[in-house]
Amino acid sequence: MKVLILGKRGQLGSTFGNVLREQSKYKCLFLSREECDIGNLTRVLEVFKEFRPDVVINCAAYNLVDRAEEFPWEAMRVNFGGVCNLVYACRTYNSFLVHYSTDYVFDGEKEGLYTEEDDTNPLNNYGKSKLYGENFIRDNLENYLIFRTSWVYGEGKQNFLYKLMQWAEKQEYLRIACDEFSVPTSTRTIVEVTLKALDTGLKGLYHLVNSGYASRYEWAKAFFKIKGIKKFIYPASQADFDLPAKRPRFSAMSNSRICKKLNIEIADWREELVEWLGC
Ligand SMILES: NC(=O)C1=CN([C@@H]2O[C@H](COP(=O)(O)OP(=O)(O)OC[C@H]3O[C@@H](n4cnc5c(N)ncnc54)[C@H](OP(=O)(O)O)[C@@H]3O)[C@@H](O)[C@H]2O)C=CC1
Ligand SMILES: Cc1cn([C@H]2C[C@H](O)[C@@H](COP(=O)(O)OP(=O)(O)O[C@H]3O[C@@H](C)C(=O)[C@@H](O)[C@H]3O)O2)c(=O)[nH]c1=O
Repeated sequence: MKVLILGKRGQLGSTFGNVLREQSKYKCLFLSREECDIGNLTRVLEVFKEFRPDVVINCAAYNLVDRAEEFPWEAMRVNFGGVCNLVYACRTYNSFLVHYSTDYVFDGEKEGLYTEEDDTNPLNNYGKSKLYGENFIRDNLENYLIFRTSWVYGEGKQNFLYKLMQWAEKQEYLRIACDEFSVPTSTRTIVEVTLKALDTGLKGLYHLVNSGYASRYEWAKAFFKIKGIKKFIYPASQADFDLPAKRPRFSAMSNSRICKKLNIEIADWREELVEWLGC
């Protein structure tokens, strides 16, 4: 099976790289933004024409949530325009598309975990651009998997754990929001479940997160405890930070649909964090 992985330098793209290179049943082509900008239709079609992928795993995205408030077209160009290009190429070359979306398609006003049936209502431009992307896929393709995930961490810098380490180096103590909740999810979990889903021929939209949920504060406390870093963490409120983008207060999603479909259990976020840190 020929698999094209786009956005190879990101957190998720790198983990796919580490895992898929070990597996001989896939013939993989990994491309970075420089090698294939998904916003460039001509380049996308060139790649498809040459490689003829059976499966395309789209790890490419514009993820700068605050910056997208000032420059929404940057987010739209990649998260909507880029996805439209991939849909067109997948239709033309009969390829199966795997795509990732976010908990930020929700407004965080629900009491309880979000399911795939819940209404979307993004609060920021990043969330809107991701929602446009997923809707375009759902309206124009049959052979796709969309996984909504949240608070992703892995190798790389586009994650909260990396930011925590940066803050810890520079600040005497940290102030972390205790009123913002979602599910910390490792790229390891996402890759493992994605490959299982591909093996079973699953299609459609699913929430793919580790189990349970946490506040930013609980996540930070757990991370420093596991790493043995002693740093005072002061419980703060989301509103204290006055960031450009509004973020949902409670956007934790339930993974029960994907677990039932694949007959699997997905590790609790805290256990997975311990495993990932190798402790
Ligand atoms: N990070 C998170 O917390 C969450 C992520 N997601 C979704 O999961 C997926 C994977 O995210 P993650 O790995 O964390 O993201 P990263 O930001 O780590 O990686 C995204 C990659 O996409 C590349 N990229 C950006 N623009 C383009 C473009 N026009 N064409 C091709 N490549 C491009 C970036 O390139 P470069 O390295 O050159 O910048 C980067 O390597 C994304 O769809 C994201 O929206 C969902 C929920 C949470
Ligand atoms: C500056 C600061 C922020 N915060 C909190 C409040 C704020 O809402 C939050 C922002 O953290 P981040 O910048 O890592 O969050 P953000 O980049 O918005 O994270 C999101 O990224 C996108 C890609 C997703 O899809 C989401 O699932 C989610 O992971 O951190 C603190 O607790 N202490 C601080 O000192």
